[in-house]
Amino acid sequence: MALRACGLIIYRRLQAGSPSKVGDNIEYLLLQTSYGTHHWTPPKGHVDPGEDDLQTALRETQEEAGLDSNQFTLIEGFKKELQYIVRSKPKTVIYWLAEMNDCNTEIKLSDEHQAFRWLKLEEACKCAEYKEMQAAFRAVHQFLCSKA
Ligand SMILES: Nc1nc2c(ncn2[C@@H]2O[C@H](COP(=O)(O)OP(=O)(O)OP(=O)(O)OP(=O)(O)OC[C@H]3O[C@@H](n4cnc5c(=O)[nH]c(N)nc54)[C@H](O)[C@@H]3O)[C@@H](O)[C@H]2O)c(=O)[nH]1
Repeated sequence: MALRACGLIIYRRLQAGSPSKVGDNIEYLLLQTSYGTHHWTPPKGHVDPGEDDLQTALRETQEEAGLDSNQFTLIEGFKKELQYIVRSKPKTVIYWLAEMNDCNTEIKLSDEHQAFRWLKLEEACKCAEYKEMQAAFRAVHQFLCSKA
């Protein structure tokens, strides 16, 4: 059976100064795994039995980044599905989009991650490394800039 995981692409808008370009004040949250190749992804994880996809995304965000749903706002109109192969099996990852209500909110990692970063689009794409995740970040950024 295909693997399935869900998560949130979380961003914050920096308030200081006025950005030279639309979207330049946006930073995305990435977490680095403490296992395997120490890759970076937004908070996400496997769907537990009886859970719906959005519940999984919210639970994983709480567990992996220490963020409760009252600390961010889900952004309507964006949902992105990624597909890639993990250990010879297809994996689907569904991301929703959320904006931090306060850009200074503390991130609290679990044992599954060893570091976090808030990164602008190009840095986030470099850090995320995989083309599927890079395409998701670019799609989010375009979506946010088109609403600005
Ligand atoms: N000790 C150990 N333990 C592990 C390991 N592995 C897992 N655990 C355990 O599992 C639990 C995590 O459970 P959840 O939190 O519920 O789920 P997820 O978050 O879904 O879990 P993953 O981290 O497995 O998921 P992915 O991010 O999808 O990485 C899987 C592979 O795909 C690559 N990859 C990532 N993104 C992309 C992409 O966009 N495109 C492409 N092409 N490839 C991509 C990536 O480089 C990697 O090689 C942990 O607690 C551990 O106990 C491991 O290697 N060693």
